[in-house]
Amino acid sequence: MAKQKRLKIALIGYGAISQMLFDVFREKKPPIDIVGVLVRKGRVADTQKKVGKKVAVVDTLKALLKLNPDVVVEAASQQAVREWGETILKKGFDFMVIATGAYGDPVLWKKHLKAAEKGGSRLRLPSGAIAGLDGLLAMRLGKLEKVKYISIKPPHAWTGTPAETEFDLPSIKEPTVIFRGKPADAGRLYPKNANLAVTVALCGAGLDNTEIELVADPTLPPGTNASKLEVVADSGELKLERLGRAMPDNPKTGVLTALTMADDLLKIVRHSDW
Ligand SMILES: NC(=O)C1=CN([C@@H]2O[C@H](COP(=O)(O)OP(=O)(O)OC[C@H]3O[C@@H](n4cnc5c(N)ncnc54)[C@H](O)[C@@H]3O)[C@@H](O)[C@H]2O)C=CC1
Ligand SMILES: O=C([O-])CC(=O)C(=O)O
Repeated sequence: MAKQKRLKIALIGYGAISQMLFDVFREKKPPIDIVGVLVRKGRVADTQKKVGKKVAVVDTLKALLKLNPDVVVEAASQQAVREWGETILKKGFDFMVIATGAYGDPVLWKKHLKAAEKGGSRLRLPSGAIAGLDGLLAMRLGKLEKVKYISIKPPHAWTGTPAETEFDLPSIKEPTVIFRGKPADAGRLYPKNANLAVTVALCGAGLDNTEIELVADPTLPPGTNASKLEVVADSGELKLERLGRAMPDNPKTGVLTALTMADDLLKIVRHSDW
């Protein structure tokens, strides 16, 4: 039997998602090696202690790409996607993006698609916290009549966002819509909370025809966030409701985010989709 080649991945960012990717691969032991992590300047020594000697911790993209990974995985920020995506793809490296809110900018989206075409690389886009976007992707092959995404998080998960100036978050007593509008605005104004607004739009009816609501809900079970996706199409209707566990050290991020990324990477090394 041919010996399977191990997949080399390099991470951008060492926060809640990256740490969970380390945990999943440590536990499941797939033929995947995390060969490097790119962190902000000043964080190298501290991160190196946490990840151990086998993983290179670097603070420039150039040093990360020198490790020659098969996939560069962004688990950092929209800023990282904007700053480095084009170079990564143009140089022929596959790029997995989770801060998808950056693609609320159609110019950046087109630039990255073009860079991937030129570089012979692939932009990998996991479902993220919502999970299950294959239904929407299939339905858009027909005619989509309505796509609505609602993201529901506890009031404290909206701290540090524009919702803070309009609402007194700690005193919210019932589910309250803090934003209603277009996906690109949601992704731009709530970069740590509403990437999925753009993901859903780009998987479905587009940036102009997708309805977005962001909700602060104090009645959610502790440590969770939730979402609803409503699709009406000529092929039928889809209603998806999710109640997800939030990362213990980041209430803005659902655990499922990292798990859909891990599963997409595992798909590359397994011999079937499941
Ligand atoms: N599409 C989706 O379903 C979801 C997307 N996200 C997004 O995923 C990203 C990561 O999430 P978490 O791990 O929970 O965040 P986190 O805040 O726990 O960790 C991100 C880490 O990346 C670092 N970072 C940010 N920009 C960087 C840069 N340019 N260079 C090096 N390091 C950088 C930060 O300092 C931080 O340590 C966030 O942008 C978040 O909004 C989060 C949840 C769901
Ligand atoms: O984890 C979630 O519920 C979704 C999220 O933060 C995002 O879309 O950026």
